[in-house]
Amino acid sequence: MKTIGVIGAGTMGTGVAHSFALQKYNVILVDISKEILNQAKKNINRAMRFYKYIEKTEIKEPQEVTMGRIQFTEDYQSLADCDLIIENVTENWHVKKEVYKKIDQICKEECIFGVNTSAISITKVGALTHRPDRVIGMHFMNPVPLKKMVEVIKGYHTSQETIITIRELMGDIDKECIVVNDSPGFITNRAMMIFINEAICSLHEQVATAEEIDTLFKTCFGHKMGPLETADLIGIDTILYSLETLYKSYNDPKYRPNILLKKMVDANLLGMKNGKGFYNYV
Ligand SMILES: NC(=O)c1ccc[n+]([C@@H]2O[C@H](COP(=O)([O-])OP(=O)(O)OC[C@H]3O[C@@H](n4cnc5c(N)ncnc54)[C@H](O)[C@@H]3O)[C@@H](O)[C@H]2O)c1
Repeated sequence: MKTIGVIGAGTMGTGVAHSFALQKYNVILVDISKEILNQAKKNINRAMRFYKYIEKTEIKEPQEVTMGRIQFTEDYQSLADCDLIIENVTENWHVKKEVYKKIDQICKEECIFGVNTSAISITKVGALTHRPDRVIGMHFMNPVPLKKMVEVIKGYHTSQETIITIRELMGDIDKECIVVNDSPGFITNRAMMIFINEAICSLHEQVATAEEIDTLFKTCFGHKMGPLETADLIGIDTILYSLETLYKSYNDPKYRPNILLKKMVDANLLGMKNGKGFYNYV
């Protein structure tokens, strides 16, 4: 594989593009507007400087060379010759659905579609395409350049050949993967979304402050980040959409999103990505 198409240039798409470019892959990064793509370019540049500074990733070439491997575009047609597409658009079924219908027409037959989602069924995404055997879940962790593990999800029709290709590719960009069967939220988010939601319920009921809740998780359980800090890192909107998907998928009230979460999304308090969530970042 030489050229990877990455759709969605938000929190995850920029991290995925960054990780592949570091390992000398050409990347075509697609989003819906020039403004978003310009911001994405700034974010990747800043992240490269920062990760180099904290020496978590080894950068063996001038940054402009790495950046030069990423093409920023609004044009889906430029994905036609890609061998793999990793889709990272908003966690919304209607948005994702339109993207898959489009790329299924544009991309060559052998192209694999990697679905980066928090909770949506990979089998359901595969059913939108004429290539369900080449549709696979690639649940990257945030921040992508720093997190080694990728939760890879086998949809009902995902072929063994696709799994082997993705395993090899992940090894090539210095990532490890664990392959799990398809189930909404997979392993990680099926459990994590519940404890984040319960932490938000506790905050909403004024059982404790955000700082106290997070400190308890860090000191008692050894978590690097508390649930509310994690929610801010992921994006408050992504947490809400994931819980809504889990709630619908399992028909189980244990996934019902807390009202405070909805209110925060209505108030555009989305966490780190726009400067304010449970904490302030400006
Ligand atoms: N944030 C996390 O920690 C995290 C972790 C793992 C997986 N995910 C999943 O990854 C996906 C992306 O999440 P994110 O946090 O990067 O979201 P985000 O909101 O930061 O970015 C989403 C991007 O998709 C773009 N987009 C929307 N519609 C599009 C379209 N039709 N074509 C091209 N681009 C489009 C938006 O403009 C935006 O830039 C979601 O499905 C999410 O559940 C997120």
